[in-house]
Amino acid sequence: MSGTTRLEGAQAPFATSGSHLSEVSDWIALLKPRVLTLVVFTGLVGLLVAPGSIHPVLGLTAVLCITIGAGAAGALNMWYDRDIDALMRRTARRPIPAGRIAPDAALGFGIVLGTASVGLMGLATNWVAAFWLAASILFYVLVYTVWLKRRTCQNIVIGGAAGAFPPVIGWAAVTGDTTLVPWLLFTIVFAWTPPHFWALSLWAHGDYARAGVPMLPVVAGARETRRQILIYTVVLAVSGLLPWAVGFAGPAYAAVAALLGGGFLYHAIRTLREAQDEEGRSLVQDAAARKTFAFSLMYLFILFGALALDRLVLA
Ligand code: HEM
Ligand SMILES: CC(C)=CCC/C(C)=C/CC/C(C)=C/COP(=O)(O)OP(=O)(O)O
Repeated sequence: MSGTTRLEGAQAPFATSGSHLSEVSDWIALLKPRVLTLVVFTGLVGLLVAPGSIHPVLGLTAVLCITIGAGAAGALNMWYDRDIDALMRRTARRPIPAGRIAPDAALGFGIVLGTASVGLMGLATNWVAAFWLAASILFYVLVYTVWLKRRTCQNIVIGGAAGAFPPVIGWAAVTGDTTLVPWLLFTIVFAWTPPHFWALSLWAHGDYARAGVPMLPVVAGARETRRQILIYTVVLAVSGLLPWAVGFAGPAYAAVAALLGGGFLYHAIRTLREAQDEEGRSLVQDAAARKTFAFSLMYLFILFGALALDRLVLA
């Protein structure tokens, strides 16, 4: 399909000369700040629950590096995806497709910030953390954005791993290594990403179809997507209990993880059973899928919050 090639000439030509403030907000928008909140929170929790200690200034610097590095990855993603972003309603007003930031400037911005975040992480904490930060930026940009996103409906399963690295990076910033527990936290975010994104893609698939991006509902249909959401939610509900199963977290965490897992399963089952037509399209504007997406955000926030509380307050 044409989705494997870049679409040329799709950039909207209407450059606007906004105020200084709106220019700044455009550069901030390149970092995908709303998505960053949860990415950075999982990184912060990885740092807080790691054994050992880190000077607060260095800890804050590490979190800042994760923020800037992940933001840089977002900017590079928007630079590469500017052609398809111009075709999707959700993304057409982004600074590059709307003509408010030149593609080359965004590319330079992403490279400079990405390189600076890795360098600063290495100097302020250690080079293991810097290595995983660099790996996650490169993974998001090269493996997800450039390689997989336009080629396979498994794009977010494999490419989504990029968003699962922050707890590993936060942990490594403190300990200088990556043992079993940070990889369990990685596993949780890894299993969380497909239901998070596919729930949203159930109602955003028109955008992806228009842009030729082979997201699961476009390629396999809504019914199969609803099934896959449930399968990954089962994996996620079990993964959420792993920090307790290996003795890293206590019963309070286990109770929260079990409740959250049950809640997510409830939403996934409702999404599967949502009234559909014969193509699997929802007859009620994907109400259950929208709730599943909203629940996914709450799930990760509360689960990681509970782990931090369990380790820092109750342990
Ligand atoms: C390949 C993996 C992922 C894909 C394709 C994806 C896609 C999306 C999309 C399309 C949205 C809709 C709103 C927007 O454009 O901002 C969204 C929202 C969001 N995502 Fe993801 N996501 C992924 C992974 C993650 C990860 C790993 C995190 C954090 C750990 C995350 C956190 C969020 C948050 C917090 C929002 C809500 C933003 C808002 O309030 O607008 N996502 N995601
Ligand atoms: C530490 C580090 C480098 C982390 C990077 C991880 C990161 C930014 C993960 C978020 C993943 C994400 C927003 C995917 C959006 O997919 P998309 O790009 O297809 O979405 P779009 O259609 O909104 O552009």
